[in-house]
Amino acid sequence: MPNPVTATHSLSPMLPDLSNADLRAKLQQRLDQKTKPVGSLGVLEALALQIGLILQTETPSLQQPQLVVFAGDHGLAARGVSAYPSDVTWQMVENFLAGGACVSVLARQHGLALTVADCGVRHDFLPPDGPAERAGLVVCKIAPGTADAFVEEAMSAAQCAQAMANGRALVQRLPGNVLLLGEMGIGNTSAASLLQARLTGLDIAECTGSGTGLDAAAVARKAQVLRAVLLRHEAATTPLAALQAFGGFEMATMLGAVLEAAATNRVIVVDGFITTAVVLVAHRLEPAVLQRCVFSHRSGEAGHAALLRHLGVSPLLDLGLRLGEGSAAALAWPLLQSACVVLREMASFASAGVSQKASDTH
Ligand SMILES: Cc1cc2ncn([C@H]3O[C@H](COP(=O)(O)O)[C@@H](O)[C@H]3O)c2cc1C
Ligand SMILES: O=C(O)c1cccnc1
Repeated sequence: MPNPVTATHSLSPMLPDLSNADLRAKLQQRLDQKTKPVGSLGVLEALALQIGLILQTETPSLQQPQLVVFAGDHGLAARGVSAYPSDVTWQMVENFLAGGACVSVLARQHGLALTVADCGVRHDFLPPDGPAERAGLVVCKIAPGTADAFVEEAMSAAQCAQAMANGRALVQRLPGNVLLLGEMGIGNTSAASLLQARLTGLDIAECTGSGTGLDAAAVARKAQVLRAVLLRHEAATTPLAALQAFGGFEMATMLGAVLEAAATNRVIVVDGFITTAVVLVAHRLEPAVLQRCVFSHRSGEAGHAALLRHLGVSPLLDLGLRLGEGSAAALAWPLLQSACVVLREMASFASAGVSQKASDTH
């Protein structure tokens, strides 16, 4: 029988490389002809160029941005690796749906469509005696929480494959050309740290942070637990085996969503530590995924800076945030819009009749 994980996703990369030299040169020329000193918009220019390449146009326009909060519970949370109980996951999902969470208010502020995906929360959001559906909620639950990675694989190969397929199907149904990533799952900084350590080779102590607010002694205990989990799953060395051993259903579903968004040339806005760990897995499967990713911020969570360095990417913001949910992706959103508006709407030296740099006219 084929392994369901490898069966749903070819191990040979399929995603086309975006480095279209012709379009890149055209975009650069367009930026250089805007009425400003060459390069004076700094990172915004690099961002405009990247979005132009992703959307394959000199005049990119971001349409119907979709922020998806992938939610799931973690068996490992029972090992005291988080400062909060697992129940906070479902309670926060209710908070997202009620519009009161940080990501809810930021999404509202910026006009981002917000969807919460129940990928494996230990709670029934659609009980049999209640409504059949709820606005803003997609139920694609694999199981009520993963297994405890301390003793067994967090998920089976079949569960991992199903979650990835769910993520792909979810994105296929979403309109627009931008996907902003968010997540909710008590214990998921542990899963992200484990993936980082296993896939980058960094020591787990350097990948482990305070998550929801553990003190120094508790972070040291968390790192000890995670070290034991790594040992328990010594053989899980491939990206998908590691995801299966350590990941959450929200992370496997997000992985499918990222691969689908990349395959359909959408701009992917990455949030913090957990979403970056998922992108690390995606990058191992499809290196060209990275060209479609905009990294919104450097999280205060220990490990994130090293993870971004490992991927060779620079985030837009560094505000000391360590929340997740997609909050930083939402905060970075206006910068993406500004990058596009500069490309589309700013006058050129020629159109505005502004004199070029003296040396360029001789
Ligand atoms: C009230 C509350 C709201 C949150 N929103 C996001 N997270 C964040 O914290 C969790 C990860 O941290 P750890 O691994 O330490 O459990 C994730 O669910 C993440 O999105 C929250 C956490 C709490 C407590
Ligand atoms: O950076 C993140 O995504 C993060 C950090 C701490 C807790 N939850 C999420």
